[in-house]
Amino acid sequence: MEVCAARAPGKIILAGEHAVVHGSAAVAAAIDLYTRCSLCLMPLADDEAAATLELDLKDPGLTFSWPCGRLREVLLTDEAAGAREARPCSPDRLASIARLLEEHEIPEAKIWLSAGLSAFLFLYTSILGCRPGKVTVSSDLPMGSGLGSSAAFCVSMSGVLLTAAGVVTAVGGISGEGMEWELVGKDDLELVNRWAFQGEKIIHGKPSGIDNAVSTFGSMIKFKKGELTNLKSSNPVKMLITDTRVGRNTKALVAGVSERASRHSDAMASVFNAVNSISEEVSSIVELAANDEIAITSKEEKLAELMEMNQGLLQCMGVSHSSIETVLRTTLKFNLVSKLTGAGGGGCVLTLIPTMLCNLVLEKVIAELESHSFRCFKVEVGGQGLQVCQGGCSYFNGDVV
Ligand SMILES: Nc1ncnc2c1ncn2[C@@H]1O[C@H](COP(=O)(O)OP(=O)(O)O)[C@@H](O)[C@H]1O
Ligand SMILES: C[C@@](O)(CCOP(=O)(O)O)CC(=O)O
Ligand SMILES: [Mg+2]
Repeated sequence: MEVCAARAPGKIILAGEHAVVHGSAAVAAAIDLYTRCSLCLMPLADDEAAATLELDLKDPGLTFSWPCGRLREVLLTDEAAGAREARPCSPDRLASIARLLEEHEIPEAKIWLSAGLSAFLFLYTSILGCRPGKVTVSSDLPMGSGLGSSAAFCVSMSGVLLTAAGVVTAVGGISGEGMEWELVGKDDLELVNRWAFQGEKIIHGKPSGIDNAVSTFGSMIKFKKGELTNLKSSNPVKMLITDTRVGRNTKALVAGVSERASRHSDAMASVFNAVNSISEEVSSIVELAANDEIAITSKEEKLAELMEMNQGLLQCMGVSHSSIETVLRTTLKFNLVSKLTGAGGGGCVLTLIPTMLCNLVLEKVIAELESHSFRCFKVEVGGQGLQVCQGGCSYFNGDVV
């Protein structure tokens, strides 16, 4: 029984969501909330008929299982076609995967899971073929809230599958959560990122690639047309995240913005262009070294103004929501600036926390936000991306794997 695991972080987008899909720059950073996947590969058993692929999703609390023979029959594949290069999921393969999912009763209230399940079946069978195994997934991230749970799911899944395939190897240790997590080399990260992008395409329709990139490589990045620049920030950017708990779906919101762009192409091109300038400015400001109180305050004031401008443009794109507006009004009472993060339409909002803000005020802001039934998170921004654990990781989320 071979066991390995991987974890990948969620993200915040400081500037540029949606516009990044249309070629503008955006700035994003990894946060210290993770999705973890563990994989237990079963030996190729003598009892062919009993061999299954199992998926245990801890957060929705659902498990799925497919007989390997049925996977082979429907997907017309046995061996993985090679994990060393990422391939897109063809429409025929996606239709076959949909047939496999129809054989499961997914509760109507959790039907949004089917996109994630399709991405799982695509990644697993493409990378490992129809081998028997058990995959367990657990996450700190709220799903469908703008913190990149879909990307963290695809990155951690690709990471664990490629590690099991022997294509990705760990290069060095860091520890956390009682596990020996290890980092992965640059070329291997590139490969994981390409596979995860193919998974994101199944979930998002037309992803820019920023979410899987920041989840894979970590840190704070500027991203434009698939090009990634690492941003070196000497002063930590402190953000409060508020989850409005209003559910939404990135794929539908991205499609809505594209439809608006096709109805008003000139106006929307100007909006995307303005967002591009904002992201460029945000990326220069985060890299500015500020050595004293005045410099830090001026840096934060500029960031706040740019966030406010970006939020206005997101409203132009049609992706704000009354719950987001409530967060904006609430934080403004304390002179704090907020903007939505991710696809909007509900989901999460970022509030810039100035270095000089006293804790007492921050606690008051949080209390007032939570009185609206929102949930607040204080997160560390700009940490590590994908990490893996090869063999030896015998415990995972309380389960012996
Ligand atoms: N831990 C998980 N387990 C199963 N599916 C997941 C998980 N995390 C994300 N997903 C999939 O990703 C979808 C959410 O992605 P999306 O709408 O892009 O929102 P976000 O990425 O902002 O959380 C879910 O509906 C589900 O299909
Ligand atoms: C709206 C978008 O810019 C980010 C979506 O992020 P999330 O899935 O809402 O976490 C889409 C994309 O860049 O692919
Ligand atoms: Mg997503």
